[in-house]
Amino acid sequence: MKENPVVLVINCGSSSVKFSVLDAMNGDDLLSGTADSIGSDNAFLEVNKNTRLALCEGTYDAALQAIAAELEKRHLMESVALIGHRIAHGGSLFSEAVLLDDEVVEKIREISPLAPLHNYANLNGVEAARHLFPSLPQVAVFDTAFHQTLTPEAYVYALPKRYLDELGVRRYGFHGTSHRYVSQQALSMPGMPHGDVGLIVAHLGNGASICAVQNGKSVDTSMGMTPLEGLIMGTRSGDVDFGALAYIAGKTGQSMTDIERMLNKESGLLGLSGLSADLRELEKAYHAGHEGARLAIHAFVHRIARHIGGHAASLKQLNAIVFTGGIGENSVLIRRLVLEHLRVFGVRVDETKNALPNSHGERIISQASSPVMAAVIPTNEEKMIALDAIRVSNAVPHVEFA
Ligand SMILES: Nc1ncnc2c1ncn2[C@@H]1O[C@H](COP(=O)(O)OP(=O)(O)O)[C@@H](O)[C@H]1O
Ligand SMILES: CC(=O)OP(=O)(O)O
Ligand SMILES: [Mg+2]
Repeated sequence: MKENPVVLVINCGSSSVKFSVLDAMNGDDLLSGTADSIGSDNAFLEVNKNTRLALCEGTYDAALQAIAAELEKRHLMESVALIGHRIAHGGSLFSEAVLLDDEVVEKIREISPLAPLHNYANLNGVEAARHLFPSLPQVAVFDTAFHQTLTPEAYVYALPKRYLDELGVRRYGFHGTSHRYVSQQALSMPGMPHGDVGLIVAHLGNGASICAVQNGKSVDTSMGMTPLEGLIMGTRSGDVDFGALAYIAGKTGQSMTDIERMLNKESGLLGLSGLSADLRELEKAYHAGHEGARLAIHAFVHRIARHIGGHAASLKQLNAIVFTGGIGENSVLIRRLVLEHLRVFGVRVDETKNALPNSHGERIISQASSPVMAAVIPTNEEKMIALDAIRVSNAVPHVEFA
């Protein structure tokens, strides 16, 4: 057993590698950073938001090596006891975190066509880390796992059933690690009833999804077979009538691959505003009266409110609506507009509390008299991944630090 064990958490995206180092005994964040622009000549590693280093090569291996060098500099390398990886899609094969070995890697590869934009990047991170740290236990933690409690009525598409039976075409849901963390934390908020609580979690980041959680279990969620369904996102469209897409393909001669790229990379806030996928920029433009930014923000809010309303119908009762993710935690404007949109539920927002900065941490933003509580809970997917990694491996003593 290592003396001061730490867990290295890796979230490998299509052009970035996010990492965190957490104390395995108490979950404290010791070091974090992002290697960005992977796949280009300008790849760099940013550590603790203050140090920026150019990477000699824009590969996942080079990014992992640079991360290892940063750990070495801080005398943390010897303390790494295990590695936790975020894997977006676990299909129907994985309803729990699992220790990675060759067989598990192969199984993840088999289901990766279900989420090609996320899973192959995740696997690149796994391969680079297994190459660099061959003797350390490594654990895969799946975004989809928390949603394995969905019942068939919530996860089927109304397509000929053979596509479900033969190809596994169904809704899986994502951001499960965030929804799980936030819904657990919500239970200990002051004023939350005990027992069978019904919650809506709105995870609003670059990717965005809603989850209905009843009695600690995911019962409905807005993302589908891939992370494209549901809410409007930074560059993703969310829900669209397939008839509209068939019409566009017919008129423009675009292939399925072209259409899929357009829906994932050129749509959402970026596509509607014609300006940016970044909400900070859109908010500035919104206040300056930019037409595209106003349309994008109003459509974003409308879709969130509509999905919250729909998801509430999957609960036994609605006790609280909880915001999380980069936008959910930081955008006073989006929270205010969404909650105003939800007046049918009688939610009454407290403007002063809603205006508090995210440094206040977990906070209630509704008035005491509001029949439904509204709250902000900063997500911590890394802590959840570290806890899962500790639980399924025997590398360090099991702890409950969440
Ligand atoms: N202070 C802020 N005000 C408004 N939006 C913010 C703020 N800080 C971050 N965001 C937005 O959060 C989004 C990124 O969310 P995040 O959860 O970090 O993304 P990811 O899905 O990549 O983890 C971006 O649209 C960004 O503009
Ligand atoms: C699944 C998903 O949408 O992830 P992200 O928000 O990291 O893009
Ligand atoms: Mg995120």
